[in-house]
Amino acid sequence: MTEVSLRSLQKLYGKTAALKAISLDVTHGEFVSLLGPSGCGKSTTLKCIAGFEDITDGRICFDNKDISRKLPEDRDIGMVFQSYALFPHMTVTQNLAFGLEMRRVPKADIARRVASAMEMVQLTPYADRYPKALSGGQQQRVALARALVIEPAILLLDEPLANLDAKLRDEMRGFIRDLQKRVGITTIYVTHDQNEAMTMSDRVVVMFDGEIAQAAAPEDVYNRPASERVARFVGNANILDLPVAGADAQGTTVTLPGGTPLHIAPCAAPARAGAPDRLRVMARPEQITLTGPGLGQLPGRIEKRYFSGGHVEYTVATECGALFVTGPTTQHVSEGDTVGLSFDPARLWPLPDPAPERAQ
Ligand SMILES: Nc1ncnc2c1ncn2[C@@H]1O[C@H](COP(=O)(O)OP(=O)(O)OP(=O)(O)O)[C@@H](O)[C@H]1O
Repeated sequence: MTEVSLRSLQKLYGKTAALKAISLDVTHGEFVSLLGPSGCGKSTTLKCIAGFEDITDGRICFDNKDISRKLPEDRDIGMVFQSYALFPHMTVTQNLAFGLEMRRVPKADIARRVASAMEMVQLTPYADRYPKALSGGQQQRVALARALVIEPAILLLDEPLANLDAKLRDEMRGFIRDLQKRVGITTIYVTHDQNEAMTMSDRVVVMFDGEIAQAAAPEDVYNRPASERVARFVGNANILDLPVAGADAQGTTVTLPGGTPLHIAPCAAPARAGAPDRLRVMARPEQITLTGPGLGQLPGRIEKRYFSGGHVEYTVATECGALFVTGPTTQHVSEGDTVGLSFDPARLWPLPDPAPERAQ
């Protein structure tokens, strides 16, 4: 298992700064996802690690050794792309054997390692098929096995599930994660799908505009986002801009319209330079409870109601603006109903001043 360190990694394409001096340590056997909108630099990061792109500045280290100038074939990396990139004129067995033959592995070892990799991705019955006779999910499993059969130190995956339909994507998520845990290989996974990043990763690295906005466990990124932009990118976020009634070492007290105080636990959110008497707090939809009229801490009216299978989604008009709330399907609330909203202050998250982000 190998540790990957990116140290002030910079990549310029002409005048475009695809990566602005990013630093990241991925530990032995860790599964890290790079998550962010299109163009934020996820694929560039992966290509630099793989050696397909030269870096402009900074260093890439594997186990503390600088490999920034090594050729891709000398980096000991397995890579899986969105497009599978299988050899169409080769059978599954031949696709898997190719990398080993290139490395001049003895024939008997090739047969054993190919059989074992095929078993690992449950494709043994398809050994003699050509890629075009396989489903998308099966082809992606061949691509995975082909990356793993060379026993690389690091596995890099670039949106490997993007071409699959929703159900297969769900299955493959679990499959890749289980396989990665079993093999214990250090893995860096690129996706713009926040659910994929959250369900699969030990750590999620959120990127915007060539920079890392937050690198943390999925729960932390979701519940304790480092900024309003992260809060809004990772799931639905209600942002309430509330007046501060007082603050001490135990936290900050804010006031909801109507005067109900909410005590927010202290956090690292800096005081807002422009408006120190207000605090922006985040509440996820499932962290707000719908109650009857006159109950809860904030009155509202149901504007929209969407049944979504396992739960119901509501847009609720309030004095704090339209809030997005989810509730159980057993609750009978209709569009136009007056309701009360109840907040659990322990689950509200204070956000830093959004002004610098908007200025970007
Ligand atoms: N070969 C290139 N030449 C010039 N600019 C490039 C090149 N490759 C990437 N870029 C630019 O670098 C920035 C980062 O691109 P990158 O492909 O890393 O983003 P991404 O987050 O992977 O996006 P996507 O999810 O759309 O693949 C973008 O502004 C992109 O236009």
